[in-house]
Amino acid sequence: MSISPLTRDQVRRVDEVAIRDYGLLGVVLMENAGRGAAEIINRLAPQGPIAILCGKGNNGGDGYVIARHLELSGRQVEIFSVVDPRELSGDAATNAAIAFKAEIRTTKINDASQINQQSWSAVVDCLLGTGATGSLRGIYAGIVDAANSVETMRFAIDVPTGLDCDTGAASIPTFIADHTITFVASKVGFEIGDASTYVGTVHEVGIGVPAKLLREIAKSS
Ligand SMILES: NC(=O)C1=CN([C@@H]2O[C@H](COP(=O)(O)OP(=O)(O)OC[C@H]3O[C@@H](n4cnc5c(N)ncnc54)[C@H](OP(=O)(O)O)[C@@H]3O)[C@@H](O)[C@H]2O)[C@@H](O)CC1
Ligand SMILES: [K+]
Repeated sequence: MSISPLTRDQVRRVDEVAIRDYGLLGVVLMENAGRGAAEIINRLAPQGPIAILCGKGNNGGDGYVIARHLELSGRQVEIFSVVDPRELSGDAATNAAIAFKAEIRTTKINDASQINQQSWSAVVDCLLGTGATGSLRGIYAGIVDAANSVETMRFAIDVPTGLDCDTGAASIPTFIADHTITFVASKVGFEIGDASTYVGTVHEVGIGVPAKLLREIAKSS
């Protein structure tokens, strides 16, 4: 089911209501999101190693799911995490723990230049999603700069890090994606101003929430 672009509040309400009122588990939604994203990346990314950049929230959690499914598809992956994965919480922690047990190569980023130390066929931005507010803080800006400087195919997960998904305003820097794989529906900010420079081709991935909920959210403002 395809629906019109949503605001940050609307799409976050989809997750919240699906979990609270429908009894879907957050970890199931994350699995659907990450698996759907991995299928698109596997289809589009050239052969070669893939770097997956993970932030400290659930957008980062998606990255651990994506890594697991890409590895299952025969891809070589390496996760780069902004935090020690043991500091994660909730569904992101669950998926990071699975990746750890599965011995998926994971490096904590101490210096953004670590990302540029080898060539990648694709770089996947799971740094920040709909939970991002304001200009990039801490090491995030340096990581986005480093990712933008790599000659590779760039995928943004849910939202390119640095882009405001409601206004389309781009902070400096903002991840410059060739493809944005976004969950539930596109976001209103992707169609405003210069946002298209950052989102590239937009792919929508359903996360398994019921059509009834989507119809209700689409009617709300
Ligand atoms: N069940 C679900 O809900 C599902 C969710 N899904 C996925 O989750 C994503 C939303 O996850 P989320 O809410 O955890 O937020 P997310 O974007 O990862 O960032 C939060 C972290 O960012 C930080 N931070 C914020 N602004 C910042 C800045 N400017 N610069 C630097 N840091 C900044 C902030 O840190 P703090 O400010 O608290 O220190 C906080 O730790 C969504 O986009 C989708 O991908 C899917 O799996 C489907 C199911
Ligand atoms: K992202």
